[in-house]
Amino acid sequence: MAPNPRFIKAFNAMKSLGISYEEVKPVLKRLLQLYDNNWELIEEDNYRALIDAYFELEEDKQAEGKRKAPINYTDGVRPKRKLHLGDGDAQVSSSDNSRQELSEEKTKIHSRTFKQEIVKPSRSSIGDIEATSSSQTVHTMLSEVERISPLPCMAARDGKLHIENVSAARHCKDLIDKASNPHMRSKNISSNHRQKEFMAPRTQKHKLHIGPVSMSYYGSSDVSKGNLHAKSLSDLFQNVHKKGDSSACNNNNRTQKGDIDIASSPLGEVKISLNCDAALRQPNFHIPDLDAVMKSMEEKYLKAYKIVEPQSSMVKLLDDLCGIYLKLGLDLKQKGSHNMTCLPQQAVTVDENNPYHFVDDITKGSENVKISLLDETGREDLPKFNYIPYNLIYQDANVNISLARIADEGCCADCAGDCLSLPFSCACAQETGGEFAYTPQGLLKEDFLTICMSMKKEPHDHHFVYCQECPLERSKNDVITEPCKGHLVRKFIKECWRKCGCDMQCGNRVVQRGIRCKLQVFLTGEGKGWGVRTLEYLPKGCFVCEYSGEILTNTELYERNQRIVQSSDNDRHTYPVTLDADWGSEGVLKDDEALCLDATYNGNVARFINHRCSDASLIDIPVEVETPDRHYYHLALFTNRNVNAYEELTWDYGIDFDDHEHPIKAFKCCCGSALCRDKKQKVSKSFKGKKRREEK
Ligand SMILES: C[S@@+](CC[C@H](N)C(=O)[O-])C[C@H]1O[C@@H](n2cnc3c(N)ncnc32)[C@H](O)[C@@H]1O
Repeated sequence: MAPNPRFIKAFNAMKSLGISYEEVKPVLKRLLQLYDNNWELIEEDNYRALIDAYFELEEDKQAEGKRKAPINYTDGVRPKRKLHLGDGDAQVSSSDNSRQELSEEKTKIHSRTFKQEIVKPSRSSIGDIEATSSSQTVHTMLSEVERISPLPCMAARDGKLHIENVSAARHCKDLIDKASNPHMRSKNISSNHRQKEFMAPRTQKHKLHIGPVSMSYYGSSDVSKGNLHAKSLSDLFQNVHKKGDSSACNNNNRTQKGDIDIASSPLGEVKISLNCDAALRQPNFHIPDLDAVMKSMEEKYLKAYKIVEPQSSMVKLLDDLCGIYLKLGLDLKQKGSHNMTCLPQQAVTVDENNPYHFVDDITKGSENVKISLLDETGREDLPKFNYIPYNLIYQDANVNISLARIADEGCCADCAGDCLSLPFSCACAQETGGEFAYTPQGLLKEDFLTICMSMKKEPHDHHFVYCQECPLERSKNDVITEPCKGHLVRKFIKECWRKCGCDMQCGNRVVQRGIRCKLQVFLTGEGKGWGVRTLEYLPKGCFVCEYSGEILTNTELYERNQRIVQSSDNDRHTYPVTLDADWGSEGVLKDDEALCLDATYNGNVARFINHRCSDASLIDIPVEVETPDRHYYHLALFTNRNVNAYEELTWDYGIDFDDHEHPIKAFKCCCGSALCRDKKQKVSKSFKGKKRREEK
């Protein structure tokens, strides 16, 4: 008889974790018995139950050398139909299904395992934990996060929740034990065992489950052991993230799978996220405020364990966990827990022999997410500028933001909650033809993006207007003002704002909620200076950041540029953007109404985004938020295709490389695109190529 393909699949899955057929067979048989041959329960979550059971067995063997079975099912007698709920146990209804039973079974098994591990509480952060106490401390810490995070109502009603998955917790415990006891690590952990640990999670995701909530931590099984500095950091990152990178454009740090990232190593290689299983959770579950979760944890955990270090926080603790995971995964020596994780704001050099510059967060905490900076050469001077997350008026710009200017028809005062969930589009969608520009997932709609991209690629196929008296020409102060060269009439997104009745999480408020994806400023090494890359996969239409800077009048910009040209510091500056997307709709613009954004001295991460001719990965789109008056608007950058983790993000500045009169002297373009418009570069490249061929 042909073998059951489900057996084969299970064995193959376990084999890929380095666990042999002989080892798996008895465990699988036992589980099948226990689950009444319900394969679905075994196959669920990539054979989680089987993996857990197997590791249970291993642990039991190691711990006591006595117990022979992974799960002592008391002679096949099934556990009672009651969940152990800790304080105020509650009876589970007899109609509970097999999932409930499984949960019950696991609960029992795991609470037993963890009770064995309980030792006296420890005192300090992970790096300081003694080998004996670490498992309890870390385990308690992790489970507490999960306990609080599901929901206050659940905690109140159901009492304590119990850990379902032990293998991840043990994995974590091992890491911490090893971190705090190098001797034990070198003595006890064979390379074979270690390989299992780091190879086992092919998905590179380790999970700790409590009730419906799971905590995952991701790591890099692809990072070959050895010295972090011996490899190019970017190679390393690329390797880590190309495989199995499932994270996507974050919304509230949420991955596409709905996990919420709560901590990560500084560069995002390892991260911890929380997920509440929709199938298991209570119907009235809502995602709690993460800050409140952390605060609760700090109060409960840090106080309970008498951790008095002023800097201690839950986030730091979890970040440390990621850092340690990464370090041990890379086989780096433990030099105290601070090198990788608790980086100060200023640049730090990690290794004297191969220094590199790393800044943990260039935003100084002003954005939703940290934005790091990395110079692998350690030779580049750090950029000097002031980080501002929002546009600020430099001096003369006339930006009039007032509620009175927003007409009743220009907002959706009668809406509530999320405008995107309404059966009809509200007033704010009028601008985009009665349809919102965003999808419920927070991405730009395909149709809208396609039109914007076509305008960018072939502007002359679209509508241009010519000013009677162009502010750009006027600001040059020439004796004769040149005629207007024309301005493309661009598509706008209009977001809901303060006068609207919807809430901040409304799907028509994307740009105003700020940066959500993980970005890094890095030294490109291609003659372009610093650039920006994403540390995670970004789907097409994802909001990345807006171009923030000082709001200047064109006259102010012109004067500023004259000063820059006269100074020696004119070789690499940011590229100001003219806010001319709606210049044609009015008569003659006054000086203080013809505005632009300049991020040279004050700006956000967008000031580091380099130019790429024609096939850049980002597109800039004008966004109306606070004022219907389109002299001033936001310029938001969205992905115009899927972008892989560690790809540089680029944007077509729209430079005319032949315009020698432009106030900003165009740089020699090194974008590398086959569609590069800089003819000088093309000529010099083909000249060099020819010379090389001749020399040969
Ligand atoms: C907005 S900034 C980008 C960040 C800049 N690379 C830096 O190091 O600060 C624009 C400047 O970067 C450089 N740059 C941007 N794109 C470039 C490209 N494709 N080729 C060469 N230089 C580029 C130019 O010096 C330009 O003035």
